[in-house]
Amino acid sequence: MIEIKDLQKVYNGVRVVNIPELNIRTGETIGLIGNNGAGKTTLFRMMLDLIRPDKGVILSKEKDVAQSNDWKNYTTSYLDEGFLIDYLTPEEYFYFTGSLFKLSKAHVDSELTNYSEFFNGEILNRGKYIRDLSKGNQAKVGVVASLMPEPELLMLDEPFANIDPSTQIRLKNMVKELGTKKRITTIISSHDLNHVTDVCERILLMEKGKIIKDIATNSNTLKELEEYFSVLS
Ligand SMILES: Nc1ncnc2c1ncn2[C@@H]1O[C@H](COP(=O)(O)OP(=O)(O)OP(=O)(O)O)[C@@H](O)[C@H]1O
Repeated sequence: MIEIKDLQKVYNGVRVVNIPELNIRTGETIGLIGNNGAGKTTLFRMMLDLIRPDKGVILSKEKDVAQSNDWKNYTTSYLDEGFLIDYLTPEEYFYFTGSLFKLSKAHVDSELTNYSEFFNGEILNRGKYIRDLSKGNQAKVGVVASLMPEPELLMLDEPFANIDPSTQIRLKNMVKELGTKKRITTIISSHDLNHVTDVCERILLMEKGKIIKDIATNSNTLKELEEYFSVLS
């Protein structure tokens, strides 16, 4: 589904992303990990054509994301609260993002009933604007808005950050279900090695812009990654 070829992004003379080749197959659940500054968000931003590479290309279903708009019809993402429209209420935001995928208001209302545990009574029917929600609740709004349309490609940047442990577990189950039942191609960045090895079938480890490990998750992966990060510390 995604092909990356000779991708490079340079800031202040430093190559912060440098990926000669990467293929992500349809239906894969990818965990993107790496220490602060490794290049994960920069890679996401290029995949979403929010910034342009200095070199190379990202193809989504064989079309360059910087040249074609087709990917926007089947891709959703949540990178950070800057993606939200914070003068809207959560409901208004869900209706708006749903409408981009041609989901009716009635459909969105019915889908939202599936998320009542996840929202824990703090998001819907509170008459609050998104700007007045806590950081964790803002993240929940962004994540649910990206899950609801059941896209073909889902990208989440650190979705477990800022949310409480119960919600993290619920989110893991939601993502697993989407991956197994719907075969949605999912890319999740996270600093939580436990979560990412639990949810993702393939792990990409970034360091200084490069993908230095590409692992099919197995029972040893968590240990292997913990050892890798402990040596660095
Ligand atoms: N707009 C920018 N201008 C200059 N440097 C930038 C810019 N955006 C990112 N960088 C640099 O690129 C590198 C990679 O940053 P990026 O945010 O992609 O890392 P990350 O892996 O997502 O880190 P984190 O885990 O901290 O979120 C960092 O050194 C960062 O300072």
